[in-house]
Amino acid sequence: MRIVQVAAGALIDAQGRVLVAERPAGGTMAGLWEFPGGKIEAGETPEAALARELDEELGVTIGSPTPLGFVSHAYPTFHLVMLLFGVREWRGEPRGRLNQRLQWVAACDLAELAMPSADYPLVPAIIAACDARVTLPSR
Ligand SMILES: Nc1nc2c([nH]c(=O)n2[C@@H]2O[C@H](COP(=O)(O)OP(=O)(O)OP(=O)(O)O)[C@@H](O)[C@H]2O)c(=O)[nH]1
Ligand SMILES: [Mg+2]
Repeated sequence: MRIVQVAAGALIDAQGRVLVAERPAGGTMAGLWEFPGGKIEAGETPEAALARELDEELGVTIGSPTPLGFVSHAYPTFHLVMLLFGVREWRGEPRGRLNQRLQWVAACDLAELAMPSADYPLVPAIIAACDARVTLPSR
């Protein structure tokens, strides 16, 4: 079974909304709303992969990402291991650089979106992160 390792990011804005991107028509899982990100390359850290993918897909330069959770999910043709990071700081206005549609969604509405099936288990952690009033000090 092919194992695909992905780093993805939930951009969280000041209103506790999360950015999702539509997968393009014609490709795998077309029309579903996903967290921007992509495959981790050989020798690349998850954080570096995330920063590269969010630049390529959204045109933003991210600050330090926070781990939110992961999924290990069996799709029919591959096994996905996806690390999801919360991103609260970035430079640039996110835009769909690959012509993908973007939308900001209240965290509590995420589960109503049509998403890849691997993504749903991550929703509670995202809601918790969006609700969090406490910011941990950096060490
Ligand atoms: N970025 C991202 N990928 C996800 C999510 N959920 C999910 O199952 N995936 C899967 O993880 C893989 C992401 O890698 P990718 O972004 O490089 O994939 P892709 O299909 O766009 O590119 P590819 O044509 O190179 O396979 C895809 O197989 C995608 O279907 C998600 O929320 N965000
Ligand atoms: Mg991608």
